[in-house]
Amino acid sequence: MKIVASIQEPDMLDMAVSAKANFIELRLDMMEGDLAGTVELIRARTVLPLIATLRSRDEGGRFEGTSDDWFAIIEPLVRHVDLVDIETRYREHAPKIMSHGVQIIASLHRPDMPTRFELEQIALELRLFGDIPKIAVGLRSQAELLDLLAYTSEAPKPICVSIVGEQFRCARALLPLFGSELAYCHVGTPTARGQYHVEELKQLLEMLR
Ligand SMILES: O=C1C[C@@](O)(C(=O)O)C[C@@H](O)[C@@H]1O
Repeated sequence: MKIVASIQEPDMLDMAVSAKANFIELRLDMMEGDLAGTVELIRARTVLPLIATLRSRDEGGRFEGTSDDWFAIIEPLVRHVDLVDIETRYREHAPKIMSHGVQIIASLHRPDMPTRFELEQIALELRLFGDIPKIAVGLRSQAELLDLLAYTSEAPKPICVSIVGEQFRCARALLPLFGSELAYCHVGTPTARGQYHVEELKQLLEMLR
């Protein structure tokens, strides 16, 4: 299991490194300016694996361009990162991105809790174009939380399962214990509601294990 420090400003890199995150996610949809140049500079400052994420507005981010716009932003910086997060809507570009030798996190975010069958179908679809499927869902009851934990425990690995929103944020500490490969955290400014700080999650996992 890897703890990912999700950052939206290059200045947060040092805090991510000192918090001893395993991976660093660069939320490119929250950054300004020459993104390829920024990512190249970040690459030169850390050996930690870097995840490039350009999150669409529909799935909780700020990017509003077309699929081709997405590729035009990502392609010039792929050589500086280790993994690229690709939403289903951008899947057409996955083979070209993968040809650069990076791993693909194939992601889907939705505000509700799918059925077990739907979760299995979503994961199968994500595995068609990515190395690690990532499914983030919205929970509305303890029963749905238990269903998500059971699904995560029984799903083929690797898989990343997370939640959307503040409700049932304890799931962020439990899902890694049930087999989720990546746990997304912040190092001062959350990139999504409900995130724990890297150090908080480390302490929680230490106590819960
Ligand atoms: O998909 C995810 C998970 C996330 O949305 C979260 O809820 O922690 C944070 C995003 O930066 C990341 O790409």
